[in-house]
Amino acid sequence: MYEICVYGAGSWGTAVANLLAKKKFNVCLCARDEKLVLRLRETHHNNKYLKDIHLSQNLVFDTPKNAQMGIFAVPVKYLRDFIEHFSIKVDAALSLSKGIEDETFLPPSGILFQTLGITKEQFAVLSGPNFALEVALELPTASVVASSNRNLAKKLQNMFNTHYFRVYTSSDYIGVEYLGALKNILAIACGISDGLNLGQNARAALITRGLAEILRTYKYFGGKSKTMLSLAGIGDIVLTATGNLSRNRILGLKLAQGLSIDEILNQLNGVPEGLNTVMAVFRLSQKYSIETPIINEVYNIIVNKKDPFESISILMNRPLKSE
Ligand SMILES: NC(=O)C1=CN([C@@H]2O[C@H](COP(=O)(O)OP(=O)(O)OC[C@H]3O[C@@H](n4cnc5c(N)ncnc54)[C@H](O)[C@@H]3O)[C@@H](O)[C@H]2O)C=CC1
Ligand SMILES: O=C(CO)COP(=O)(O)O
Repeated sequence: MYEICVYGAGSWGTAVANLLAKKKFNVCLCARDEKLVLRLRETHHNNKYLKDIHLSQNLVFDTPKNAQMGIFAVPVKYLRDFIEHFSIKVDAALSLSKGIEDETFLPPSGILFQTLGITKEQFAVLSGPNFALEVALELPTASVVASSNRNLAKKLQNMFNTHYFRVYTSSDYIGVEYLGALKNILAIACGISDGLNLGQNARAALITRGLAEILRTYKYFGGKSKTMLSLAGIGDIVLTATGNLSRNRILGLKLAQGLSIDEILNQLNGVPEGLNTVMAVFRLSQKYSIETPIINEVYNIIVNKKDPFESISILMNRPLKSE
């Protein structure tokens, strides 16, 4: 059993494992692919996801094993199968993933409770405006650890905090998780708008009115309103809706160029979680009559191949209302 395992050697899992290893924690980065594990051991470079970053000599690599602290950086779509396949056992879990499970609408915490048999007292989530590459380059970054267990949140805050990575705590883990997932839909919407050169006014309007939709959806899940104003809320929305390191925003930019989803996924280096999240949220909003016009149009562009200009026209010509 390892002290700390980071599961998932994508860009964020690698950057987070490296941050902890540089702080001299005993940490193992766990990848599914044995060949990748061997290459990482030999080179201390993750060429696919963080190619110019030399990883700490203190970092060890393995296939998934049990750990005292399990840190999960696996896209939500694969998380349940990943844990079951490797029969992972941990004493406590930290989630880094930003998505919702399609059929169940569960955030990572719900999946981890079911698969690992842990309780909410053993769970925390780390989220915020955090592009993996910028953290790996030690650029100033702020983040939040949320848990209903105050001691666990404080412990993780101290574990992660460095001169370039400032960590806050929160008790609203549900709000932090759902905001991390929902913001990806707005990043896709803004990517589409910017890809069509609709201007900065349009982008600001999409972010602001999108926030109203996120608030309505997210209240349904039990997130606290004030978390919207946090690093995990508005902070991450601004970052991914405007920053070109976001895979979700790039998905939108490429949709605007007329590429198909398959073509885009082939070109993208990583998983745009918003693609699955928009499917789940669309079904949810239909089922419970939640008003989500922007989210509905993102869904229609992706699933029904609707012309984005038609979507803009629909959004601009909705019945007039107060803000
Ligand atoms: N990259 C970033 O800057 C940030 C990412 N996140 C979140 O972290 C989570 C992980 O993302 P990244 O590290 O960026 O990954 P990534 O998108 O860079 O890489 C894809 C990851 O998915 C794994 N994967 C692909 N197919 C799989 C399968 N069938 N079963 C299990 N795993 C599979 C790959 O091995 C790899 O670890 C996502 O939920 C993402 O939203 C959160 C904050 C920042
Ligand atoms: O969540 C992120 C930064 O906070 C990363 O966003 P993408 O998954 O869109 O790249």
